[in-house]
Amino acid sequence: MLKFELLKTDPAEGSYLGSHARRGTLTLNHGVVQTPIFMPVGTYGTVKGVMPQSLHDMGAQIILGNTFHLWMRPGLDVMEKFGGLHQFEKWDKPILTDSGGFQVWSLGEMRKISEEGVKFASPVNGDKLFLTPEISMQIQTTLNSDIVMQFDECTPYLSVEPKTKGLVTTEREARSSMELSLRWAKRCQEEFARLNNPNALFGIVQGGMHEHLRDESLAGLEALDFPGIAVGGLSVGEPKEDMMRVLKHIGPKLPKHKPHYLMGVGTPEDLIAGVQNGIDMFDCVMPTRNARNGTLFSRYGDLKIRNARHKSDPQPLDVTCTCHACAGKSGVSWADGGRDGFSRAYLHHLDRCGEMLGPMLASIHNLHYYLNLMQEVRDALDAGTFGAFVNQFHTDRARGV
Ligand SMILES: CNc1nc2c(CCNCC3CCCCC3)c3nc(N)[nH]c(=O)c3cc2[nH]1
Ligand SMILES: [Zn+2]
Repeated sequence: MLKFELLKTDPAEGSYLGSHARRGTLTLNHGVVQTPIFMPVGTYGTVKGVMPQSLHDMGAQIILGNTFHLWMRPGLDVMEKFGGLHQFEKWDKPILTDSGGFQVWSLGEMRKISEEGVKFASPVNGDKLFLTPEISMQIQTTLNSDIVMQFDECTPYLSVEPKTKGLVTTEREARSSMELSLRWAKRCQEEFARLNNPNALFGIVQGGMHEHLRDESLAGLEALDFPGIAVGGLSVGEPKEDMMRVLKHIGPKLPKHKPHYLMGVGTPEDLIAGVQNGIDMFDCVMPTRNARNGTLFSRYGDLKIRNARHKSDPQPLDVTCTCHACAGKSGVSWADGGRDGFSRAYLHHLDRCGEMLGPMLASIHNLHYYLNLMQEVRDALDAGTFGAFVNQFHTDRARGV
């Protein structure tokens, strides 16, 4: 089941801001989600290094699960036994699962694509495996995720065909890939219905960096009337200006009364640009992945905790942050008078010693930063001050930490 209610569009819509920002609520089987929203990524049934309770505390409303990895390990027999992913990973709010197409694609060479599906060797034990639109639907039905993504082919930015390998994907290659994903979208919808899955199936717009192919992909998906639409095939190594060009073209054209999900994006600046172009939902591994390699986000810019300048700095990562790392149990930011969190010196020390608490606190902080950023976006849209918010966001981020 899915119900999307569009509460507000940005009053500046169509103005010089060209803002297509929207405020909405998404009602799913496991709960209600306020949009725009950032969705933390849980690859192996866990958001790496973060307890479910911490995710609740920082305001996570929906997280991602990974069809491909969970199918490999622990396998569908275990998932069946638990009645799905919610019971297995003890997450009682909504879950979105990707279809596995992108994950197989990321395996690179070890795969063979045909009309039927994708053949590849398991990265876990080398077994020969076959993933098809139907099998992807069966796996996601077993996982019982609230939002199921269609099995698609994420059109690469650089061609992987033997004769044109490494060159930018041609219009012809992008067209054939987009049309394959459209045929797979229909097969997913038919299998999803046959399985009587009570959740929501999203279609994924492809078309590479070609606006007219993006339009054709969207038209094809609209004809199938999915309850939600995602934009795929971006953040795949293309130059930022290409991503923005495609986003600005297709975002505002997505069906107004359905939720819009931009897959695998992105930096804080990308999220703001996405919201301005009509995107409601985002996922990205950056908050947790960057945390593990010591890059920390803050209102005033990014920070490399390994840098010697933090060696004896008593300040928190971000004085305005209310996460457990910066504001501790008090939850009151330093800017508001709290003095309870961990210092940059301590986090620098943990990083230098390779202590596991380092990436754990950094992950909590980075996820909280992304979730809080979207909370501030929702508040600004509710208040009708989104334009001013965006200006302040960019000014602050340029200040430096
Ligand atoms: C990082 N850039 C990017 N990601 C893309 C993704 C993956 C989005 N994230 C899913 C999570 C990844 C970690 C495990 C849990 C699921 C894409 N997925 C699909 N199906 N199609 C894309 O075109 C597609 C395109 C993408 N571009
Ligand atoms: Zn923090």
